[in-house]
Amino acid sequence: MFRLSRTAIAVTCGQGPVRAYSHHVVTKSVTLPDLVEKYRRNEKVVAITAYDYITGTIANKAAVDFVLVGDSLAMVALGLPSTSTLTMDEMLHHCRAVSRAVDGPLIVGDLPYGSYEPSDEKAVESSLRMIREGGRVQAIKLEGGARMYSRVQSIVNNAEIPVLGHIGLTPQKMGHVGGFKTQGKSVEAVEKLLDDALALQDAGCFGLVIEAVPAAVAKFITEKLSIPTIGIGAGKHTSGQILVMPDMLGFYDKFTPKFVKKYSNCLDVCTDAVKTYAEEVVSEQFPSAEHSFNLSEKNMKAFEAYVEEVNSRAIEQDD
Ligand SMILES: Nc1nc(=O)c2c([nH]1)NC[C@@H]1CN(c3ccc(C(=O)N[C@@H](CCC(=O)O)C(=O)O)cc3)CN21
Ligand SMILES: CC(C)C(=O)C(=O)O
Ligand SMILES: [Mg+2]
Repeated sequence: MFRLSRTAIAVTCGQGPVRAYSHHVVTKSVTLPDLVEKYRRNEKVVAITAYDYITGTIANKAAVDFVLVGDSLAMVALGLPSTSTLTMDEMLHHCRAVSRAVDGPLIVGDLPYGSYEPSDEKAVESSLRMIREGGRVQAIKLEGGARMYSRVQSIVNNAEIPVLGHIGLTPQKMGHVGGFKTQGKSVEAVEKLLDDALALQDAGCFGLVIEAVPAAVAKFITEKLSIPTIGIGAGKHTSGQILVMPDMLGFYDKFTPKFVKKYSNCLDVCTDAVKTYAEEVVSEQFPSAEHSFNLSEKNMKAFEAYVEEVNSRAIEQDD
C-alpha cells in the first residue's frame, strides 16, 4: 500500500515551474507527484548530484528525474577534506548556480552540517532559506534516522517543504568520527536501519536515500516502506539510484568509493584537451584564421593605408 502524508502532497502540488526564473523556457518540469507516480508504477527513479551551471546543464540535458545539490560539493567542487565545514551560504550559492541550468528535473537541496541539528526551529529556518534563496530548490534533504523525527515533522508540517531522508552511511556525521564505512552489516544494525527508515517515513519524508548498505539489506528496507528509496552503494533493489556526478564521470581523483561506476574518464579526456591547447599555443597552431576576427576587404585597405601613414610619420620623427 502506498501512503504519502496529506501535507506532503499539498506541498508538492503547490510547487512546480512557477519558481523558475523568467529567462528560462520552462518545458516539462518533474514534480514530486511525478516521482511518486514513477515509484507506484515500479519504474526506477534516476537521480544525480550537480553543483554548478555546467553539471546542472549535464543533468538537465540527460533528463534525470531529480538533481541533488549535495553537500559532497565541499569535497568534489571545493576540494575540502570533508563535508562538515560547508556553510549554508556556500550551499545556497551553488543551489542558485544549478538552478540557472535546470528546468526539467526536480531540484533537492542538501542541508549542510549544523544547519538543522541544533533544533526544530533552526531546521525549519534553514529549509525556508533553501526555498527562498536557493533558486529553484523545491525540496530538502537531511541526514539521520529516528532522532530526526521532529525535525522532519516540523519542516514538512510547519514550513510545508518536502523532505528527503538519508540513512545508512551519513557522511556529515562520519567524516569527522572515523571514516566512511559500510553500514547495516549486523542484525542489530539492520534492526536500527529499519527503525530509522520507518520513523522517517512516519515523520513525513517523501523518500529516503540509503547509502552504503548491503544490497540485501537495502532490498529488505525498500520492501518494508511505502515511499521510494534512492540507493547509493545500496544495490539494485532500491526504488532509484543516485551517484555523485564527478565520480561517475571520472572527474574526481582523490578517492573512488567501491559503489561508483565510472561511465567516463573526463579528468583524462579534459586534461588531454588542455595539454593539446597548450602545445598549439606554443607552436602557433592556435588560434588559426577560423578562430580569429578578420577585417573586410574595404576596411583592410583603409587599415593598411593608415598603418603605412603611421609608420612613415615615425620615420620622419627619427630623422
Ligand atoms: N566524491 C565523493 N563521492 C561520494 O560518494 C561521497 C563524497 N565524495 N563525499 C561525501 C560522501 C562520502 N562517501 C563515501 C566515501 C568513501 C567511501 C568508501 O571508500 N567506502 C569504502 C568502504 C569502507 C568500509 O566499509 O570499510 C569502499 O571501499 O568503498 C564510501 C562513501 C559518499 N559521499
Ligand atoms: C551522495 C548524496 C546522497 C549526498 O548526500 C551528497 O552528494 O552530498
Ligand atoms: Mg550529502
